[in-house]
Amino acid sequence: MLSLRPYTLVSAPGKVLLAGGYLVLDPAYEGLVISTDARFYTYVRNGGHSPTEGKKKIVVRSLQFHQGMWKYHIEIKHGKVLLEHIPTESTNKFVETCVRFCLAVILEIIGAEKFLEKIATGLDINIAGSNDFYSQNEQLRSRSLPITTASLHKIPTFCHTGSTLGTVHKTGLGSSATLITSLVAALFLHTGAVPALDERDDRTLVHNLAQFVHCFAQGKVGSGFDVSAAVWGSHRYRRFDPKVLDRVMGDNVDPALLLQTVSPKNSAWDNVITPFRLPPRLTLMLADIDAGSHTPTLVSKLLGWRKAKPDEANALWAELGTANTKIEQTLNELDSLYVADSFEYEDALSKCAVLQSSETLHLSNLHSRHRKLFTQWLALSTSHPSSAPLRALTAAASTFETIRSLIRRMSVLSDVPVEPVEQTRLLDACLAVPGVVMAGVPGAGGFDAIFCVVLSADAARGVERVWEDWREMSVSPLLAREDSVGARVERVEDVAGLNMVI
Ligand SMILES: Nc1ncnc2c1ncn2[C@@H]1O[C@H](COP(=O)(O)OP(=O)(O)O)[C@@H](O)[C@H]1O
Ligand SMILES: C[C@@](O)(CCOP(=O)(O)OP(=O)(O)O)CC(=O)O
Repeated sequence: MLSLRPYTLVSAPGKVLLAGGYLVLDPAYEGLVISTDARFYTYVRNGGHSPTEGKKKIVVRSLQFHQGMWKYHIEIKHGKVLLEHIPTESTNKFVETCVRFCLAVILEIIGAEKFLEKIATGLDINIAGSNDFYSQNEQLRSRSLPITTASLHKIPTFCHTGSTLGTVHKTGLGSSATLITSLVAALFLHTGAVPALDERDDRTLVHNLAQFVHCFAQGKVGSGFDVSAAVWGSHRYRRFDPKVLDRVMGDNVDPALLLQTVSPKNSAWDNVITPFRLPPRLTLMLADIDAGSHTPTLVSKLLGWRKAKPDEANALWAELGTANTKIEQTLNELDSLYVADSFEYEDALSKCAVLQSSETLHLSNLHSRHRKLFTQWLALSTSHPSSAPLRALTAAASTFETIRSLIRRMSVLSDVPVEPVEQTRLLDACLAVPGVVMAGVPGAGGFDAIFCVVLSADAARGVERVWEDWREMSVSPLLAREDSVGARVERVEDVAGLNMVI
């Protein structure tokens, strides 16, 4: 007899690339990616549709958007899943690609008889993303609320965006990667193609297929750190060799070959996931910058420069790679110091939380002679030579400043605004707030976003005040914090507000 789950709900987190932008495109280097509590939710239940000529219906809804409904007929013909788009007001390439390839692989895994049982009455799917994935500025304006975190707490979770997917303003947390990851996992679980997400192999299968679908729908292969974070949560990421996907990058790919390619047993997947999370009490804060940058343009210009000036670029890559490794090691050391002596750790953090980590001296031009002196933390650390947490915290702050100065050098040499001067001014103002460990541009940088890592609620409030008062660019806070857990199965009643959008 059929044992169908009443529903399946899977969430996947958004991402912030803390260190390793551009370098992570090259498998010789790594990136440090943090996952967030801003998550995408995919809810799948059996439909109540009566089949027409053996065709089953799949209906996908995104109730936060105008024109957010897509319908498909599916049937099995000659042992293969045929998916036919039923016209609605809009198309959704990412959803359609994902459903098509997922069902093809699921059929290969569970066989036709079980497949037909599982989709006997069709499938109803709902997709919902946390508010942070999309700019809420219009929503706040319509309620005459200022652009502050306090206002963001006043609007409903899973707010309607007031726009279509084509016109919505995204904040850069990686909506398509999280959408695809949660959709792949939810379809696999609902149909029983994987029993749960607890086993590494099952999760790896979801990861590999999500990477494929994401590359296919985007029409390009990025480093894949976003999908990787959506599946595995916060970690140090070394990319996979894109060649692994070459043989399946076609519309008419044979499902058996696709399954073989995305199988966890396929050793051609050489990506490396090393666990990482921010140490206790270090809190990630994010803001969206209204100006925005087009990541593919930044990437192609920067890689163009690397190709044209390999010696110059490779020397910088090596230096940045070393600094990126050092920041990870220092943060890991802090994590271990907490485990070894949480009292000493808390004491050191409380002392640093009321002091500035750095002070900026503007000697002349920001790029050429920008200096940081780690006066207050350094003085504290020097006067407490036996405090390992103080030393590590000071090292974390100074290492991140080294990373930033190398990124600014990258910007000047390549003429790509990875940390443009406008962002430098804003980041320095954030760092002037007591208790801020680091401030930077995530991922590809540009005018898209900034992040800060702070030590206390007071420091967070101080940073928020800088953002509120900033006039040079519009800085919109996000509510997201780190949630180091990757894709997970959820219960509807545990996700506040979700029942309004499913
Ligand atoms: N809430 C959603 N519901 C359905 N599809 C979505 C949703 N959010 C994003 N998408 C899909 O992802 C696409 C955006 O992908 P992309 O431009 O790569 O953005 P991002 O950088 O946020 O991943 C949309 O066009 C749509 O196909
Ligand atoms: C340049 C990169 O290494 C990092 C880009 O990181 P972002 O977080 O800026 O990405 P988008 O969501 O695509 O805007 C490209 C990559 O690794 O794919």
